[in-house]
Amino acid sequence: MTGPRIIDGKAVAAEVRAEMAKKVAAIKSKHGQVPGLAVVLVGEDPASKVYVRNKGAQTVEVGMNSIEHKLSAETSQDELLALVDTLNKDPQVNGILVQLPLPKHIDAELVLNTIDPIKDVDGFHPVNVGRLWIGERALVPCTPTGSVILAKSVAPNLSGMDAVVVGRSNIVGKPMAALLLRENCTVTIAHSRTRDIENVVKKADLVVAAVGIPEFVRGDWIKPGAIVIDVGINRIEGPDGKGRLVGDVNFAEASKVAGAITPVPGGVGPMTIACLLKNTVEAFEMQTGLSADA
Ligand SMILES: NC(=O)C1=CN([C@@H]2O[C@H](COP(=O)(O)OP(=O)(O)OC[C@H]3O[C@@H](n4cnc5c(N)ncnc54)[C@H](OP(=O)(O)O)[C@@H]3O)[C@@H](O)[C@H]2O)C=CC1
Ligand SMILES: Nc1nc(=O)c2c([nH]1)NC[C@@H]1CN(c3ccc(C(=O)N[C@@H](CCC(=O)O)C(=O)O)cc3)C=[N+]21
Ligand SMILES: [Mg+2]
Repeated sequence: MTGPRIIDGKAVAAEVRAEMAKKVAAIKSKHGQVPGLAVVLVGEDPASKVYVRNKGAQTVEVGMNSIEHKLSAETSQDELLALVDTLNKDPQVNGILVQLPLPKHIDAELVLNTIDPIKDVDGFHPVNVGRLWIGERALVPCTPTGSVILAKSVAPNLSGMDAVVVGRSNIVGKPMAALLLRENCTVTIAHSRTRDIENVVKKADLVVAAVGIPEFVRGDWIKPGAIVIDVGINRIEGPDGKGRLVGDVNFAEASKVAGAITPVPGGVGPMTIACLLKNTVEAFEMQTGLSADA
């Protein structure tokens, strides 16, 4: 018997970035402009700092402008809203990402709703959420977009599959369900109130885990041969006392049963950043009417 296919998110993400680098170069030579991405970080969350650093480095690597705003944890809501407003008006800024979570004294929903939808490269603004669900051109959340690309890298046609998304957050679970519906899957969304969740998951040809609990999905919940996309990023302490990253799926167990599975790290995470760059190029094209081809 052959083992499961380990889906290499790092490699697929590198392909997406290479494609973006080509597009950005073409835009630059044709139009003399490059897309710009602004990332706003409030506070000192160490994990957020790592992501923001990675985003900035990869933005520059594909030839785009990276604008980083690092604000103290004491920044007021009004100051943050004023910054978003400035970025909304800045023609050099095509994409705006405000890193979550925000400090408790700031109303995250209000901040996200203040980002101009055409610059909302996270796809979190209600206008983009609505457009996604009704099938209009939208900026679509990066993690679900990356997850679909990874699933299609092993099964190009997802049509008719039973898909189960575990988790119903606005940033992962719900947009994931919308994208899988668009791929013609039969979609079930499971969450903390779902009864008999293991048997719900067991029916799935495609499982997406976005729960936030380390190794929550067990091997015996997986239908043999299923595709498993693990969105979870959990830092836990290993037996050696060192920090280690695990997903929301028990990889050791599930990889014995699945047909294909994403690892953590090296699965969905790198795709999230690659899709952010893709959205920034798309936002630039929508805002300027310019493109790589014309
Ligand atoms: N790879 C990447 O790029 C990204 C990774 N992540 C990771 O993905 C994971 C999910 O993130 P996010 O969506 O923001 O998390 P949230 O905490 O916002 O949502 C978690 C969801 O899981 C559900 N849930 C919690 N406990 C259970 C349970 N016991 N049984 C079934 N469902 C449960 C919750 O249900 P209910 O609604 O009922 O409370 C909720 O819908 C995290 O590990 C996060 O770090 C997130 C973003 C990007
Ligand atoms: N407005 C906003 N948009 C986001 O998209 C957003 C956010 N806020 N807040 C936090 C989450 C989390 N997130 C990740 C991005 C990259 C990796 C990533 O690159 N992971 C690598 C390595 C991670 C590591 O080594 O620490 C991997 O899984 O291989 C992970 C997680 C984006 N998020
Ligand atoms: Mg959350």
